[in-house]
Amino acid sequence: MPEPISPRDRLIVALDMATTDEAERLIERIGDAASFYKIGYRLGYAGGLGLAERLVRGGRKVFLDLKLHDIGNTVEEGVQSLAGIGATFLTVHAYPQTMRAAASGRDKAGSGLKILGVTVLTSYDDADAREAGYALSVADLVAVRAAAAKAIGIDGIVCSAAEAAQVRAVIGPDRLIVTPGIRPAGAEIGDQKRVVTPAEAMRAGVDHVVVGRPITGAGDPRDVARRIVDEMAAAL
Ligand SMILES: O=c1ccn([C@@H]2O[C@H](COP(=O)(O)O)[C@@H](O)[C@H]2O)c(=O)[nH]1
Repeated sequence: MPEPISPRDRLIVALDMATTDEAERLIERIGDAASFYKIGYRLGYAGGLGLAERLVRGGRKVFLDLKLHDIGNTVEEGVQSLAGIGATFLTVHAYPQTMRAAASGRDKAGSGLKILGVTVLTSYDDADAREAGYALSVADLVAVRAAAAKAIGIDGIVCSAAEAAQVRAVIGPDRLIVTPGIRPAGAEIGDQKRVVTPAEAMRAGVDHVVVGRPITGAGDPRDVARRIVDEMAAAL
């Protein structure tokens, strides 16, 4: 069975800001209310990989949400380059060829980096999947991709917490489920479509929740982070 995760370590704060200075100021304000930070496109392309190394050196955990997807050789070599940063998680799109290449890069690098397969973005609903050319519903597409991720040996899955129970049945207890699209009750949904509260995510068997704008846009980000952690603790 996997190690128990404390409610605080279950929260991953998305640092979707323009500069590393802004991100560092936010981390300072959040203080010990969170320990795990996600770096995606915006910050990743603006010095975020250097920040990731500094955060790891300072004892924080880092999720590199770079959603790699390319020919196998390029993905494998990209994963090998990223493995040295010391991050905990790295995302790739959950296409079999891409996941195989990422798993191979991880194994060749011999680091503790865990690869997460992004199944279907939480900003997609069934109509968006249809528009993109898929005949399956989002839930079925997530299940197909989760099964492929397990078969290939990927460490975890990114999906909406709305599919977490179904995904858990597919991937078993040892792989991770990480869910963006998390909104505390009453928070603005923005462009997310498959949205779940922190408490519901815990009840559905999610390992980590990713929360960006509800924390980064708050007047008191530390207080919002604390409330989310308390809500998850009460639901576990
Ligand atoms: O399916 C996915 C995969 C990744 N994300 C990322 O998570 C955060 C969510 O931010 P919010 O501000 O809480 O909406 C963001 O960085 C996305 O790139 C996702 O939302 N859905």
